Amino acid sequence: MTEAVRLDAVSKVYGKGQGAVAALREVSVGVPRGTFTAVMGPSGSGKSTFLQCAAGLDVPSSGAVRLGGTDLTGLDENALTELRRRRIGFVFQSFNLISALTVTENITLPLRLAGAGIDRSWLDEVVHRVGLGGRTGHRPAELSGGQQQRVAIARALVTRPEVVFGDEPTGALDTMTARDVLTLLREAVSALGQTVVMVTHDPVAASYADSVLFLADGRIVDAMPAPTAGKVAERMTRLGAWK
Ligand SMILES: Nc1ncnc2c1ncn2[C@@H]1O[C@H](COP(=O)(O)OP(=O)(O)OP(=O)(O)O)[C@@H](O)[C@H]1O
Repeated sequence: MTEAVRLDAVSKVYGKGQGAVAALREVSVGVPRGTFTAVMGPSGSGKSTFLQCAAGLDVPSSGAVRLGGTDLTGLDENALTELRRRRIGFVFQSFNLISALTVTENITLPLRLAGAGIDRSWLDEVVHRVGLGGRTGHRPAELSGGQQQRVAIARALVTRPEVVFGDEPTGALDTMTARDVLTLLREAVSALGQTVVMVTHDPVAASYADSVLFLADGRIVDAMPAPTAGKVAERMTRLGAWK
């Protein structure tokens, strides 16, 4: 199976000298294409740093990140911006929609920023899949939190990115709405072959993934295929996440 994204001996140190913090320590891992991976670990274990480095939003102190066949090491900021626009999708906890734009305008924004044409039938499919068919002219303030996150997911899918990265995408949603959003991400993987990597604190959210990577103190300490919420919660307890 080919890998959508690969990290080799990636380390990230914030600060210098006495105050330096090693947020990632020689992390090596590959994410197979068309899979759903959850990233978990105690607070401060390096999850956000992992996501930022894997997504080209932050530059590792050492080691290499590859997206498909592209080595991100040495790409300048313009090249990284271009790569993120065209080849990566993002879903954040806070939705990050533009309030002045309609649903359709928000969804198609990455295409317009990248100067890419809009494939109407794909846009229609994405809008239909996320269940926003009747809402395309609305603005974010006229939508519920769950609907806003659906717009963000559609925006992430519309460029057919190689990977969609999620940073606590259900963190701001109630339990039922979170389940709908997780089901949607699951379907993007199962039905569309999308690759998804999601940081979460929630064992139930992680149970929607094909596998879970556990980080502790900047290292990957375990990987769990076919996770259940119970098994994930137990592993997190053993990592000392919920003392
Ligand atoms: N910009 C920064 N400057 C200095 N230290 C940082 C910076 N970003 C993160 N860190 C440190 O790096 C370590 C890992 O942080 P990171 O945010 O990746 O952890 P996390 O697992 O996502 O935590 P949480 O679950 O609390 O969000 C922590 O010790 C954190 O304090």
